[in-house]
Amino acid sequence: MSIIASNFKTNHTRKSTALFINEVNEYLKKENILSEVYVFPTATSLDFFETEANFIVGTQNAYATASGSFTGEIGTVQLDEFEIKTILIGHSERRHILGETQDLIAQKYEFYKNLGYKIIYCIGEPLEVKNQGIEKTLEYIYEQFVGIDTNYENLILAYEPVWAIGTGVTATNDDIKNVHNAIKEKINKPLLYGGSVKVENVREICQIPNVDGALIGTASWKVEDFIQIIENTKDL
Ligand SMILES: O=C[C@H](O)COP(=O)(O)O
Repeated sequence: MSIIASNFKTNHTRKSTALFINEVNEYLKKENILSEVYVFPTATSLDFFETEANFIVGTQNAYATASGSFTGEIGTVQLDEFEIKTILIGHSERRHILGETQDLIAQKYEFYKNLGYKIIYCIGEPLEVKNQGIEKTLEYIYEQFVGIDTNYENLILAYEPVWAIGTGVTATNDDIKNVHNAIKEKINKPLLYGGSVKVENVREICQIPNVDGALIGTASWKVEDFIQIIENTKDL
């Protein structure tokens, strides 16, 4: 059974998010789809959405706090209002653009783990590391597990090579296979692939051994494409 997740990043409004979620929910209900489906809207579009049990709305980010003085951040008081219990942690845009360190990420992970959140934890190497070969790549990836309890029961991993994110350049099946096999050998958790997954290649990618689903940005933002992505993987 595939896990299919859409990360809206900084896209969609409250209104278009609600329409998107409603449409996906209707499709899942009508077609009796069993895949596990996630949507991560912007913080401003979070709300209480009544969805099918296999359709979960999560937050792209939150600070390791209930509330307090953390300008620009949200905490569990805001998430609880909408019964949100799922969070993305370690996304490469937060690491590389927003400057989140491994220490901060591990702190956040521990906080949300202790509250029982489902965590989609992202890892992945930049191009200059990939170019140094698989050993260096794995070394880099394993450093992103420092301070992370990989035995946590509500953990899903997402391997997202930085050079493949939003570039249109998907990792080759061999790249994906090699990294996924190596990670799975160490950590036996559901492992998604992310990085230029598209309607056309999602099925092939999800059929690679040790790929349990996909975390998708750009190609998931049109609701008809996201539904097609779920459709293309519903029997895997
Ligand atoms: O969270 C999603 C990933 O960053 C992938 O983004 P992308 O599908 O636009 O490459």
